[in-house]
Amino acid sequence: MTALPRTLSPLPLPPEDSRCCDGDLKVKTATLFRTAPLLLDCGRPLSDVRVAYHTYGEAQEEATLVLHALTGNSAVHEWWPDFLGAGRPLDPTRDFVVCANVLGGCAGTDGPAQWQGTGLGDLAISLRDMARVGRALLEHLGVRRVRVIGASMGGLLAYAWLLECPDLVARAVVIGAPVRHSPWAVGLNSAARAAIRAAPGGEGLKVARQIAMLSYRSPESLAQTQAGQRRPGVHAVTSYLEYQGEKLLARFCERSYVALTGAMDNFQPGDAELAAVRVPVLAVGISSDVLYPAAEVRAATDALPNATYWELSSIHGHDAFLMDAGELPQRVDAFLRGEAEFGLHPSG
Ligand SMILES: CC(=O)SCCNC(=O)CCNC(=O)[C@H](O)C(C)(C)COP(=O)(O)OP(=O)(O)OC[C@H]1O[C@@H](n2cnc3c(N)ncnc32)[C@H](O)[C@@H]1OP(=O)(O)O
Ligand SMILES: N[C@@H](CCO)C(=O)O
Repeated sequence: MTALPRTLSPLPLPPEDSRCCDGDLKVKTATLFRTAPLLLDCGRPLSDVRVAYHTYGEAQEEATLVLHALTGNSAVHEWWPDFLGAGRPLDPTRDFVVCANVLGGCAGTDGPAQWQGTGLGDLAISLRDMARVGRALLEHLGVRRVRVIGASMGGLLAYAWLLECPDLVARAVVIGAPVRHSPWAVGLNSAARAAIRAAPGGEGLKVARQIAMLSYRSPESLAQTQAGQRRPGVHAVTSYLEYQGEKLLARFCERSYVALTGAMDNFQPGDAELAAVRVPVLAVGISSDVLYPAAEVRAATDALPNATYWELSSIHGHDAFLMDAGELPQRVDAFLRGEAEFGLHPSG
């Protein structure tokens, strides 16, 4: 695959060993809800919830909370190096940065793999449940106020935080996510879950990832990166999708996939709840996103009283926030710092 173009180098790269400065990049765990259970939106109680998380920087009462995407994890230093490090929006020399694997995930926090055989079965969880777990983690860490930043599922989760814990959130950055899951996005997830149900044990998850990958790229991106063949007689994009399916199967759990996509699909806040959110929000659309089209992301400025919009221009689709971030780190940094002028897109 050809290297992705970076139209703008975000910031001068600091020396490798200063990118994360607490010197401890190991995952930590906490067991929460020991004395009183978490009451899930589905009505079931959940006790002794184990949560895996990373922190970067010195502990402070004010933190930046990073909310990861569907198949992400708490190791921000592994998947968002453009955003984490000295001089970047998540700067451990200045900020206390926290990221936890979500409830229902499979990267250290309790999820369907732990609930199997316990009588809890395949619990239905919601994004608001995830926010409640996050609140308990912040209490555990002594954090009283957060700036939240999330992309994709993490962006939907940021909206859930604004609805569930508005008292804790000072400002929020939502990248490549709408205020509620659209029929189009629910449809894609429904097809993915149908594949898992039709072929449990691995093959279905691979097909689910192939479907999802098409929504994370764009026609122009695939034309640029996947034209022709890598193996004789096989379209490059076909082997690319097959490989991406294999890669996900090696690191993800099909039950978590079902649980988390269900939580995304059921996130359907009403207009009145959204209109009551007073916290400043930066909503970032991605020009070529076919999963959550930029216009849908921009609709946050109509739904919320204090939202601002900026658009990342990239041909690489939804995953551009990971692969082709361009100026996004600087824009996010300015917004998180509360700078009045953070350089709005002309359409913003
Ligand atoms: C805010 C958040 O929470 S984000 C959470 C972060 N998410 C994650 O960390 C998990 C999700 N990760 C991802 O989605 C991906 O890793 C991304 C988006 C970051 C990048 O995707 P990648 O798979 O690394 O890149 P890309 O799509 O360019 O594919 C490259 C791989 O496909 C292979 N490939 C490329 N073309 C082909 C082809 N035609 N046939 C077969 N293989 C191919 C490459 O050799 C490369 O293989 P490698 O991964 O073994 O090096
Ligand atoms: N590609 C990222 C974002 C998808 O929402 C992931 O797999 O988590």
